[in-house]
Amino acid sequence: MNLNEYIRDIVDFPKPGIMYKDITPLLQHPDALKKTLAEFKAGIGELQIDKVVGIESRGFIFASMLAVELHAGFVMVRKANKLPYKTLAETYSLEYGQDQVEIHQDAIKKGDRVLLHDDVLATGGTASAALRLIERLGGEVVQCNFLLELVNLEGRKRLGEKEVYSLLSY
Ligand SMILES: O=P(O)(O)OC[C@H]1O[C@H](OP(=O)(O)OP(=O)(O)O)[C@H](O)[C@@H]1O
Ligand SMILES: Nc1ncnc2[nH]cnc12
Repeated sequence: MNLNEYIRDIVDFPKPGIMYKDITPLLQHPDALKKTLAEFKAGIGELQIDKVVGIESRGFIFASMLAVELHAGFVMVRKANKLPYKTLAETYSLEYGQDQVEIHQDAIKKGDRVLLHDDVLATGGTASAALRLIERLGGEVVQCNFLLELVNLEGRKRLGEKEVYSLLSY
């Protein structure tokens, strides 16, 4: 099974000039879902993980599945003003705009080993903002994984020396 076949290109969404990678066909297909999860697990291997951090909103999908598989906690990084408790915030630029993400102050303990997950790595703005939030709380990000990476946008450069594992590259 080739997971590429379950990613749909949408031209000019959400703005002219953007080729949007739609993951919903993959999510609708049980065998593709199962293979995606298995490939993430293979990439994680024997890494010990305390928390899986997922980025709103598409990042929540596989991050929560992985947390169950890894017997780790699941933590949400959300867009501004969505989290109810005390938060830390970071601003970032997106392929199609600017935004702010937040995390609860008690979501990561000092020394926690963290897997950071999102569906797409594009410019890396979102993931690098999430990485800064985790590190400000004293977490150690041991891997950043993504369903797909838009290689020409060079997002992995913004993640420094962190291990980056993407299942699909475009
Ligand atoms: O690498 P970057 O350039 O920062 O782009 C990647 C981010 O963009 C998309 O999120 P979006 O803001 O579209 O939100 P959604 O998941 O709620 O659809 C995607 O899910 C990543 O979070
Ligand atoms: N081209 C794209 N397709 C889907 N999600 C994205 N997030 C940032 N850029 C994206």
